[in-house]
Amino acid sequence: MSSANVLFRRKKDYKRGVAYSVLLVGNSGTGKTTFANNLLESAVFPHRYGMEASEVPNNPRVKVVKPTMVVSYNSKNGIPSYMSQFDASREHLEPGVTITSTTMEISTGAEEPPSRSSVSSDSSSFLQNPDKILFNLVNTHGVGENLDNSMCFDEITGYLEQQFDQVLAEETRIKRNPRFEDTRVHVALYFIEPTGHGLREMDVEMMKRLSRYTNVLPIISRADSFTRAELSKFKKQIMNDVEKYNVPVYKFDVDPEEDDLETIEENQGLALLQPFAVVSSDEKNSNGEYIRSYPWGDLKVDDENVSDLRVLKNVLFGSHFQEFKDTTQNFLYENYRAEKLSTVADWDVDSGKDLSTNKRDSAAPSLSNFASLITTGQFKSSQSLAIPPQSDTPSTPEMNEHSKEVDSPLRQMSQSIRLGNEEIINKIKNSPRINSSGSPDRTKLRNISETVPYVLKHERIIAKQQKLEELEAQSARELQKRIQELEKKAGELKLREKLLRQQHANGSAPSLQSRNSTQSVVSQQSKIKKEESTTDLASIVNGRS
Ligand SMILES: Nc1nc2c(ncn2[C@@H]2O[C@H](COP(=O)(O)OP(=O)(O)OP(=O)(O)O)[C@@H](O)[C@H]2O)c(=O)[nH]1
Repeated sequence: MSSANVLFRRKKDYKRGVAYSVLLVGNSGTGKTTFANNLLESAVFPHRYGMEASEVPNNPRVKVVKPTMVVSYNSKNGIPSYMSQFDASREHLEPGVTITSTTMEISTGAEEPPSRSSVSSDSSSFLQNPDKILFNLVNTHGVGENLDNSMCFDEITGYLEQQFDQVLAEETRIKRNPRFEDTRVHVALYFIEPTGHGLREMDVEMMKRLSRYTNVLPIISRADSFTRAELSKFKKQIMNDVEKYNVPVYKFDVDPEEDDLETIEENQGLALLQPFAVVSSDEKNSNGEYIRSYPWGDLKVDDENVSDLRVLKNVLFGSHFQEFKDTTQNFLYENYRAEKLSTVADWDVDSGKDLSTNKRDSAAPSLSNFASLITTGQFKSSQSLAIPPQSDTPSTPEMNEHSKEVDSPLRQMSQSIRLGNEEIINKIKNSPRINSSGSPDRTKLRNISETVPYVLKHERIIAKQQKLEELEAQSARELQKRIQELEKKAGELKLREKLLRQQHANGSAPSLQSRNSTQSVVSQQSKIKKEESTTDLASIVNGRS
């Protein structure tokens, strides 16, 4: 992009607000929602157990432009539903993780309405940057509440990747969408539970995964759980674990050749303070300051002696605002983009073998004509779900066994989708290109612009398909269990029916014989039970000896 274009874009960004996204990740109950409200000095986010939002005055600098919505929801089935209403009081009833997004406009200009005491005390943090920030806060609900949390990891990193994909698809369009919103996440705050025991395996894994897509800052939540000495020890333990397990969290590194003295000092101070330990609260005192009120006294959440909240606020909206944006764009996103485009380049090499004419086949699906195929009905909606190529997609062993036995409607649908998908891939691969004597750069650009959106869509579809297969296997297992239960019940009913028949045959009152037979069945059953329990006990004793 030319420098004039960059300038023009920056100017436009400054006018409508610079997009900035922060993600909050951490186990349920670590205080993410409370922290988010404290960060914005405003009761924007409702709590799972309800919150008297009306009692808390709002920050005049913060305006919600898009209320909290569920952007990706993962039930155990793995079927996401996008952009639905978020109900905080019901979120915990659903399995998996719920990702929500809230967009706010934060005014940072000096001409803004006079701020309240709580805001003015910290307004410097908002002021070093553009007049308006289009702030997107992404929160995660339900992490750590499942027996298997790996699905949460996938869902969260899937969301981050999707935001990169959207920018990549937009960049490779010939005609750009002027209303495109960049929702890439610039910082993830990872909330560590105040256990005092360093990082858990889950923390290490999650932070590693997040750091592929965003700057990760580890945060100690509910820091008021510690004494001064305990907190300092816990911080050290966490940083040791970060080093030990090579967790690529954001480090406040300095470059003595590039950075000025002030920056060096600031970064060195922040590096020593890491991981930031925060205290948050919904309660305010009469001065409008957030406090935690205890029988032995009040604690201000902005007090730097007990909480790093204020420092963190400055890092996020002040000193490192541009740095986080630049690292996301120039390092994380560029790496991701290079990786993705290299897969497309491989496709290009393959299709180079098929060069036969000088004219491009305009029927090769770009995202725009892909969309028009759907709207004109030439491309059936079910076909928009593609199927993974067999070699790429891991499937569970049970799934394979099951698929041999049952050709379910889901599987049939899968197969038809797979055929449709492969057909399109072949179309792209085989579409004739202009030969190298034409305008190679232009041709390549056009090819990429047509192929990239499709590749991205294809990959997302593969993931969806995989989840559908998992769902199918799960339902098959549940069905099998249910059949066994029903068979057992049927056996019991048959036995009871037999006894009743015998009673009936011997007259209305149970005869001696039938009573005897009932007794014998009962005694036989109890004998079996006795034998079973004896065997069990014996086996336990034997096992022990
Ligand atoms: N002691 C203490 N309690 C806190 C702190 N921050 C939040 N809490 C309390 O912790 C509880 C959970 O806080 P939330 O903000 O709802 O936690 P969350 O991480 O958003 O929870 P989910 O929405 O379930 O993911 C609430 O009762 C808060 O008042 C803190 O710094 N110290």
